[in-house]
Amino acid sequence: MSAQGKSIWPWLRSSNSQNSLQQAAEAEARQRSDMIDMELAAERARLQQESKTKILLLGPSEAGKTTVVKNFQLAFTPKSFLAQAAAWLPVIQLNLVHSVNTILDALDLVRSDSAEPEDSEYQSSHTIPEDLRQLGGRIAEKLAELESELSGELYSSAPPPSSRPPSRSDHERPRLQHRLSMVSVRGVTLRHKPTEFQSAFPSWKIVVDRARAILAECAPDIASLWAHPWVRSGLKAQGIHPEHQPGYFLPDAARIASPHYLPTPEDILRARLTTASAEEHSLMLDVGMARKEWLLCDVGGSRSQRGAWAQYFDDAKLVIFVASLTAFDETLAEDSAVNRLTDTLLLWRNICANKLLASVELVLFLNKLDILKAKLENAGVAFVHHVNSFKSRPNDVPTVSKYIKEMFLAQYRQYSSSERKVFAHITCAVVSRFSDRLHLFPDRFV
Ligand SMILES: Nc1nc2c(ncn2[C@@H]2O[C@H](COP(=O)(O)OP(=O)(O)OP(=O)(O)O)[C@@H](O)[C@H]2O)c(=O)[nH]1
Ligand SMILES: [Mg+2]
Repeated sequence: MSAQGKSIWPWLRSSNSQNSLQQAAEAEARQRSDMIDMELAAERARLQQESKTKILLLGPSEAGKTTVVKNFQLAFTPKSFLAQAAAWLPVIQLNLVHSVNTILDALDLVRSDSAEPEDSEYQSSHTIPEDLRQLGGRIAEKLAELESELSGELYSSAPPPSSRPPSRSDHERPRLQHRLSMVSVRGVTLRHKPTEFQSAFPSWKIVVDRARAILAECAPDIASLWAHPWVRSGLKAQGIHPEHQPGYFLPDAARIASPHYLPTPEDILRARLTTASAEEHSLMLDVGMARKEWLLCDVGGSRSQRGAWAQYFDDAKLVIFVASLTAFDETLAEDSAVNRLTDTLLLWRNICANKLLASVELVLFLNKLDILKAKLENAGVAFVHHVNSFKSRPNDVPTVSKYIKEMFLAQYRQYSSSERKVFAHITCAVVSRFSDRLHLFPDRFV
């Protein structure tokens, strides 16, 4: 400031110094206040972190991990869960079309009259009834195209469309098995998460409406196909049970094709969509007076995806390992030489033995109780034919499920990397409401 300025405006000088004092005081106050805010934010984050529980869902493909997550969402955040119902429509349409195409393939219903007799024992000794041949002729092409279109929309590397080779000899069996679990084919990646379908692909509505129209045309034939005694016995003779497969909507064709159909909660739980990469879901739980947050980390269970699991182990407090009670007479989609129960037990053993998870508590869901019941009681499957050590025990649901549970617990006792409890439960993820079942978890998590 100039000398002139000093003499002419002395009051200004003093006012300036007061101002700067005031400014300094204000700055200090602001700094203090910022500090307090930061401390409060840190405290809030700490408290939030403490009330946040990261839960990993592990287990082989198709065991029901994603279904368990959906079940939790339905129980704890029903509004947002149901708001996404329409997004599951193309998945359910694809599941249905896939089941129909699997039957057409398995029974060779689109074999032309001029085709050579089949070389497999089954096909050569069975003449296709004329009504079924005509039915196959009416729907096969349309549904093959539709399957390819829907899977092309949902998966970025889609499984091959429903191709129909002229014969179904024994060496083609693995291919058929593979088709049966098409939606968990190795290497398939989803184009979008279900919740993003609507916004992510502009053709969504066109595709869904087109699928609806084709299904409406085919629904009566689909119903006749599934009700046909020749089809039922033909599938049984080949050991194919679509009703035990994921994404089973065969009895629901007319309902799914209807113009105003919106998937119900039960449909969403039953819909099958492979988890292509790990997904995290936040769930707020109101338990008594407390509010807790669960971060559910759902991974893909196919062999090719398991190598990536370890990166999600950090900060995990709990593992929910989901295994299927019905794996004992199934083989892997990735390798038809490997029994699924053997594979699951090995995977469980590795998780129990894993040192990175030594401080993590374990919950084991032995899932698909309803299918176990259907296999043992309706399909007459003998557990001992697949697990010799079962010997002459009764082939009923309580005995078999208890035996399977014991097989898992034995692995845990022998291989667990630390002393900890394991909470093992028999579940049916498509019907149970897990909100009623929080007692399945160790106390400190709920
Ligand atoms: N009937 C029946 N079906 C079930 C049950 N649990 C799951 N499913 C069905 O089994 C299929 C596979 O379930 P998912 O939850 O997708 O399996 P996942 O373990 O997530 O499989 P990946 O994502 O491949 O690792 C779906 O169609 C489910 O509806 C059950 O308890 N009973
Ligand atoms: Mg999944």
